[in-house]
Amino acid sequence: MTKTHSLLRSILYVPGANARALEKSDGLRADGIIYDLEDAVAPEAKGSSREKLREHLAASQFPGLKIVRVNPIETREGTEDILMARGAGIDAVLLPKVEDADMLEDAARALNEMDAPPSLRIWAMIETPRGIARAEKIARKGVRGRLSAFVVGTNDIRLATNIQPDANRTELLPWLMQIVLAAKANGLDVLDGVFGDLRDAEGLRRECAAGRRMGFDGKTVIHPSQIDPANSIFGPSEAEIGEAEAIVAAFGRPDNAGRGVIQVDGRMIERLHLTQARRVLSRRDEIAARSAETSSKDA
Ligand SMILES: CC(C)(COP(=O)(O)OP(=O)(O)OC[C@H]1O[C@@H](n2cnc3c(N)ncnc32)[C@H](O)[C@@H]1OP(=O)(O)O)[C@@H](O)C(=O)NCCC(=O)NCCSC(=O)C[C@H](O)C(=O)O
Ligand SMILES: [Mg+2]
Repeated sequence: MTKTHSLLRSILYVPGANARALEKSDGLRADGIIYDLEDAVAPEAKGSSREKLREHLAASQFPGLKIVRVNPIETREGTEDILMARGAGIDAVLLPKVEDADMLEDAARALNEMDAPPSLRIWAMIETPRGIARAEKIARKGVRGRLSAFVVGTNDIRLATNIQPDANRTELLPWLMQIVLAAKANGLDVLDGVFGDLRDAEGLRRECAAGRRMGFDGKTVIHPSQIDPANSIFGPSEAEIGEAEAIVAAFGRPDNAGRGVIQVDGRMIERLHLTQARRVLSRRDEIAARSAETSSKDA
């Protein structure tokens, strides 16, 4: 499926039960919002949260991606969530704890039966041992339908496995890389898990930087204060933009016309680097357009 949005630097979870957070989220500079009807909502508040969210989405002016995390679709709450999401003008439905491709097929079938527009994607949370073990198969089969992104759930991974990773997530890295590889092999976007310590700004930056080096497209965040760090680390740096401009300019010179490989600032540069450089500049332009669109109301 063709992607319609490419900015995924920061994707903010907003609990569907929290009216104040919903109201505030409209003015935040996140690239996307996951409106959560699953883990952040207590069982007795599921129905009222869904109704609150329906009203909020009908009036929302948020300019980025809108995603609704639904309850497991085999439950009554999940079916009601999907029905609400289908008519809410959102970009994607996020399915929790996806463990096999059948779960995606069931969700896609439900959306098709509800005549959901083809532009409504499915995102899948990979957050259980089975989900990680089968990530490639889930991605390969899922892209034939509506699947367009994986979202890592590190809290549930910890819960299900008892893994106790260090501050650099050393012990988690093989599983995270397995999810990233499965996504990239199948053209999916992939988002890193949340960083839970709201007081540790340095730790958040370190984890965002590590996630970017690993190939994640962005970070899921839980608080407005985490948006700017994620945006800045997952966006191209000034140095990357400068390098990209130099590469585009060098290939544009008449003496380099038709050459496959050239030297720029002492480095070998091939046409694949030109493709990469154009991508960086297009992201820069998209970020500038996005900033112009969004007012600055972050906490
Ligand atoms: C963690 C929080 C409960 C903290 O909330 P609070 O105590 O209200 O924080 P502050 O007082 O610092 O908030 C300052 C203002 O910002 C607003 N706010 C806070 N969080 C959000 C938010 N997520 N979106 C929008 N606005 C937010 C407050 O309302 C304050 O506003 P104001 O009144 O104007 O001052 C809270 O941050 C929170 O609930 N975060 C999201 C939690 C969540 O959704 N969790 C579930 C997903 S995480 C997960 O489990 C991923 C995966 O499944 C896994 O397994 O890993
Ligand atoms: Mg989870």
